[in-house]
Amino acid sequence: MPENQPANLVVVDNLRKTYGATVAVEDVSLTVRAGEIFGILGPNGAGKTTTVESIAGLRTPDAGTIRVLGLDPQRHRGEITSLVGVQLQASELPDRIKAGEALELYASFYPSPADPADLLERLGLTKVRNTAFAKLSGGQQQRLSIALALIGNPKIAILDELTTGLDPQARRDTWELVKQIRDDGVTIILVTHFMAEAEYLCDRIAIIDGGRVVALDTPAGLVAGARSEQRISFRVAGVLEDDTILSSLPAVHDVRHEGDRIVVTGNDDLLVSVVTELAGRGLAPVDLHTEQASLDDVFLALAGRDFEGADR
Ligand SMILES: Nc1ncnc2c1ncn2[C@@H]1O[C@H](COP(=O)(O)OP(=O)(O)OP(=O)(O)O)[C@@H](O)[C@H]1O
Repeated sequence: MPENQPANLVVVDNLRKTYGATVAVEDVSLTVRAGEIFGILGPNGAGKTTTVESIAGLRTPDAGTIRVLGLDPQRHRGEITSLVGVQLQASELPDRIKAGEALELYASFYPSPADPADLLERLGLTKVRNTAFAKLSGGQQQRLSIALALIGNPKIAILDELTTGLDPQARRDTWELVKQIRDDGVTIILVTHFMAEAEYLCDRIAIIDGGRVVALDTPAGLVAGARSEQRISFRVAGVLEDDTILSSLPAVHDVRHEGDRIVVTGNDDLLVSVVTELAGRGLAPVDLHTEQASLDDVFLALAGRDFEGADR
């Protein structure tokens, strides 16, 4: 990190933004640290895009303050455009523009752009540089939109729903690319409504719901805070005649049957205590799974509804 670069590249305090009667962002505060992949996760309509567009200076807040490397994005639009690269939505590029031309064109807008040929190479687009945008595959279009976010040599790249519509392999490839970009020194703000994407990629995540930050932590911190319960599931070789054998154990909170499997939840001692009890009765758990809490559980705990159900 250069000496004059602050540890917090982006500081948002009490951001509020309305569109007529619609409150898009009610009250959002967050900081993005230099060198991290910062996730903004939330269901459709939560206010994610409005938040990042405000950081990029593309929206005028109704209230609150935003500082990007100490600058107000509204008052320093020129500098912010160079400092913050924003991934274009695919629909914003003309169908017939060639991949290489698009990069050359966007490079011409910046005072010290990256070399378009280098970027094409890094993003695996060299062989399609003369291919029209509309003829590129979904993954190639997405990589081009990432290249366009990076062409101005920004300090911060905002990537919004970058893997929507991609097949699993292209999504994985894009994830690796995002990590490389971070490793090259670009701080990344990643907007997503995919839990798995946020969990895999992000150093820290702000979960936004209804225009507010409802949680902000590392993925592991969010998960640890959400559920202290353990869950195991297994089949029994032999006959478990009575559930109370398990439900009466102090470590066990709940025993359920799902098909031929038994699902038991309880505290930290759950696994040892259930296995020991079964073994004492000559029963062996088979095909035993221990289940980790996920970001879905975090959202459920915070919002009282599940994440997919929250999507409109
Ligand atoms: N330009 C606009 N004019 C009017 N309403 C808007 C505008 N942009 C966003 N909204 C509304 O503001 C709310 C928040 O939208 P925003 O796009 O910020 O959310 P989001 O979390 O990014 O959702 P999505 O994933 O669907 O883009 C939504 O109700 C949306 O309909």
